[in-house]
Order: sequence, then structure tokens, then C-alpha cells
Amino acid sequence: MQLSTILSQHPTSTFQPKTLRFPPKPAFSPPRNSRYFSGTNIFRPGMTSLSGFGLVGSQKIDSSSFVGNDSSGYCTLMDFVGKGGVDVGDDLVVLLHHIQYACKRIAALVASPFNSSLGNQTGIAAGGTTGSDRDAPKPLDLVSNEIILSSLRSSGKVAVMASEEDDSPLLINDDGPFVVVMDPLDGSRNIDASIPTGTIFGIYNRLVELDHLPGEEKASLNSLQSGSRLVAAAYVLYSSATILCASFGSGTYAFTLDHSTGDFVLTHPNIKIPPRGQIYSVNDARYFDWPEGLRQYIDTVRQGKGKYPKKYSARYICSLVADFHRTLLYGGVAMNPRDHLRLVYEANPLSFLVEQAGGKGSDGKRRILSIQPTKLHQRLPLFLGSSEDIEELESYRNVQQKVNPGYEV
Ligand SMILES: O=P(O)(O)OC[C@H]1O[C@](O)(COP(=O)(O)O)[C@@H](O)[C@@H]1O
Repeated sequence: MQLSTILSQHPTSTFQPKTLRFPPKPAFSPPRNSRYFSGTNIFRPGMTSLSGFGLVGSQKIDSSSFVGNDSSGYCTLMDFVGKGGVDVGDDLVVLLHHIQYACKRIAALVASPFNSSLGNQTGIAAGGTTGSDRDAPKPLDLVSNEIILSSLRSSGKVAVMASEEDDSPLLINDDGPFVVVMDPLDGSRNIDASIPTGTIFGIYNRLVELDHLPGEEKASLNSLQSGSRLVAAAYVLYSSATILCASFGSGTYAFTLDHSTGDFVLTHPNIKIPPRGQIYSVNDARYFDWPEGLRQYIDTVRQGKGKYPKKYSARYICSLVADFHRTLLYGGVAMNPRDHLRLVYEANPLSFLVEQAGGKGSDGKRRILSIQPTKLHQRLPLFLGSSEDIEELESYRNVQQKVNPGYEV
């Protein structure tokens, strides 16, 4: 079944696609005395934060810090990245417009009463048939993959897309300036119970020096760039609110979907993860498969005997984006100590976001962003969180779980 057919059978949204305002409305303008980014997306000296943003919840921007606000005063994602905002460049603005549109469709899809007819997430052979001449219904992660692929194609800005759902990367447009890596719908194993899910993106520049290579090789090498080369990363959390959190290399910003307008509105400017949290997040049913160091660390912090003399609490949703989002806001450490999460699609983008918020991303020994991927679907232990918590955890040395029996749930 074609994506267009699936989507027409499952009306997914109340918003209408918006024509990209380009240049965007002047709802937000930078402080008079500085530009946010140079041509290479780096802050100018002396410009360390967008502290002028006073927006929290659904409040408006503190207009005293800005010039040219219109009557609404809200700063949308498109305002933020456009020429009146941080000005990430026209190509990236167009790409982000298409990404946010795809994610709004996924947000509506995962909340739709009709999504069960797409197939529940367990027990359906992906892409299989029903035995009749109908295609088998597709799990939501495959439909999400198709929604994003279709948006990336129509953006005209993507050379290569590598998705957790595909065996190999797809060449989309030879001249596209960007390479997009993504996990279209993480946490989908719990979706039948309406647990939060998320989409994760990483965006790299296309490596023009590889243009002469045969297609497959070019696509693969472009997708295997180290996380330190990320131009931007984002996740979208589909929960009680739909939140798009992004970094373009100078801070981490979150935008909340306003369903009445279809806009992502800036609600969490320049997020700073607390240097120390009091929450650990892990599937601790695996305790007896953990190495000694990890057991000791968890035993220590839950008793309040670590470097921070308070008893830690546990929170584990088992949905990476949701566990990460909470950790980013409240601090602490979110982890999966076994070789399960993917370096390219999950670990790198989330490490980029947490570092931009002042935290750390580690495999228990090394900084995630320093690891050169060798395989597209490479898996590794992942520890993300507050800098002091990650440092303390790493000091236990033996924290990577080597036993990985393949758990049933
Ligand atoms: O089973 P574990 O080790 O708790 O792993 C749970 C993790 O796996 C995920 O579900 C991702 O796994 P998949 O990519 O296989 O769906 C994360 O959302 C979650 O954090």
C-alpha cells in the first residue's frame, strides 16, 4: 500500500500544512548588539547564550530583549532558525520545515484512534502480507519511516538518509547539502499502551569529497560520519505534549507544538542540564546481568552514599526519548548499559544535544562523539546525563554490560 493511501485512510491532523514564511515573520529578533551565528554556525566571542529568551511554558518572549516583535510575541521554530533569528542558513531552514512537518504527522498518527488498523507493534512481520492480495498492515515505525522519507525527499535538501528501519542508507538527491540519520519512532514497542515515543535526528553536511564514489559507498561513508561532525541534532517527543528539542551547535532549545496553530513554539530556551541530578534511569531487572562496577554505582547512589549525599530515585519509562528528555530537564543519568542502542541514530544525536546543554554522553569509558562509527547499525552501551553524575559513574570503570541474552520484553 502506498504511503499516500495509508495516510488518506487515516486522517492524522487538525492542522493544515503551512506555507513556509520565508523570510519568517519578525516575531523574534536577536539582541541588537550581536549575531548568534557566524557563517559556520559558531557563536561570536562574548555571545554565550540566548539569555534574552524569557519564555517558559506558554508565556511570551520577554520583548524587552528583542526588537521587531510582532503582536503575537511568540517565537516559533521557523522564526528561531530563520533570518530574523539564529539564521542557520536557508538550506537548513527548508530541511527543518520539512522535518517538523513530518513529525507533526507522526504525532497525529501515534495519537490517532485509527492507528491500530496499521497493525499493533508486536507480532506483525514488517512489510509482510496478509495472505490475501492486500499488504499486511505496517507497524507505526515503518509508517513513520515513510512519512519522514517522503518529507526529506520533497525538501530537496537531503543527499543521503540513513534510518534505523532500513538495512542500508538511501541516496536521495546527489546535490542535497545534508545527510540525515534517524530513528523514526523510538520506543514503539510500548506504543499499544500509549507510552511516550520519539523521533531522533542527526544532520551532517554531505561530504563533497566523496561525490565521485559509487552510490552505495558514498551513501555509506556519508552516514558513518563521527558525531563530532554533526551540524544539528533533534528529537521529537510524542507525549502529553509534542516537544521538538534541537541544537544547531550553540545551545539546546525545545519547542512545544501548539495544536491550535500547528506551530512549534519556543518553550525551553537554552536548556542547561543540572550538573548533578538525583535520578537514575535504567532497566534494573537486568541487575544480575550487570558487571560489578555498575551494580556498585547503583547500590551506592540509591543509598545516598555517593559523591552527592542524597538518596537517588529511579525513573524508567523504557522509551529513550522520554527518559532522555526528563534527564535533560531534571538532571541525573539515563542509561542502557548493554549493547542495544545505536551509535549513529541514537547515541550521537542525543550526545550532541546533552553536550550542548552542558552534560555528557559516554559509553562508560569514552565520549560518544569521539567514537568513529564503523558499521551503520553499530550498537553500544549508552550513558547520558549530568556531567558530575556521568563522571562519577565512569569512575567505577566496569559499567558496560557484556551479557546480552536478548530479553523477551
Ligand atoms: O530493553 P531495554 O534494555 O530496557 O531497552 C529499552 C530501550 O530500547 C528502546 O526501546 C529502543 O529499542 P529499539 O530501537 O529496539 O526499539 C528504547 O526506547 C529503550 O530505551
